[in-house]
Amino acid sequence: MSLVINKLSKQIDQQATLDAVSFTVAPGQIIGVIGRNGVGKTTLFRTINGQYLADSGNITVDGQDLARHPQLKTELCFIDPLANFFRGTTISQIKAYYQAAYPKFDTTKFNQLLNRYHLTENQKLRHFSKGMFGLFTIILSVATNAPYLFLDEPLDGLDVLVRKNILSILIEEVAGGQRSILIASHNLVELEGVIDRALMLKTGRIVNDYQLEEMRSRARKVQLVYRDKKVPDLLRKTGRVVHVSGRVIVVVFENYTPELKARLDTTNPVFQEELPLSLTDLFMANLTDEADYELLS
Ligand SMILES: Nc1ncnc2c1ncn2[C@@H]1O[C@H](COP(=O)(O)OP(=O)(O)OP(=O)(O)O)[C@@H](O)[C@H]1O
Repeated sequence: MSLVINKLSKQIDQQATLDAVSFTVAPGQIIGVIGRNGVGKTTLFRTINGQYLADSGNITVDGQDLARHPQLKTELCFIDPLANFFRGTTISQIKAYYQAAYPKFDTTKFNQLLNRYHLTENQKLRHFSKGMFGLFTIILSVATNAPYLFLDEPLDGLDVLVRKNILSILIEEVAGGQRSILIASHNLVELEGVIDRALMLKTGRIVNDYQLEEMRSRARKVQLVYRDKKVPDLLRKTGRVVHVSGRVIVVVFENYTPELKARLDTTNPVFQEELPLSLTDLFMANLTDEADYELLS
């Protein structure tokens, strides 16, 4: 079972919004799609899910081309946060629509989740707050039983308790090993510990594809303090400087080996400490530019 995105490209207004994006989704994973504002995360979800037509590239589900086998669309679920056509309908009308569209729709699960969050079937979506609408779209996505779920900023606007609940629902959903969830989000702190893999998008391209557990075992964030304010060349050559504050420099090294540590010692830091590496550090190391560092320094 797999979903393969193969060299997907999309131009919008002559701009390459997606540029030959390729990746494979295996079952049982939660994947974070991470990138700065406007890099193309939503466009990627919309193009994979057929809301936008790709200019080139293709998508296969278990080896079959999605464009040639439209029935395979029931294997994917993406509810666009801007889906305004829902607004005038009631929960029960939407349920009927999704039951018809998704043959494996799990009505029991849907009803249980509605009850858990005190939502009732006769409620109209236009009365929902932003957070309630977000919560409802997650319940609906989960209930489709589609193996591949795409959630765009699913935690946006939800209060802390609901966010935690949602994340545990999502973890439960993938635990069976049959489903995968892709989450586009800026909320790196909350994604930490939830996602297994991070796809980092920059100007429409995937620039990093990290298996986080493996990444954490070989990468380190190191804080170094020097006598003067000059950043040694070795740091820039072997790692990504993510913070400079006076004589204190913080660097992310993706391959922190004993040999590299020995080379760092030769730069004579007056203090050196290994710090835990977070998703935010990986974001800073890969998706920020020199100009951003100046702002942060
Ligand atoms: N329908 C559209 N019409 C015009 N431009 C569009 C459209 N959809 C996307 N774009 C442009 O494509 C680029 C990528 O937008 P997209 O919404 O995919 O980014 P994003 O990574 O999801 O951003 P954010 O993190 O801010 O939600 C932006 O420059 C955006 O203006």
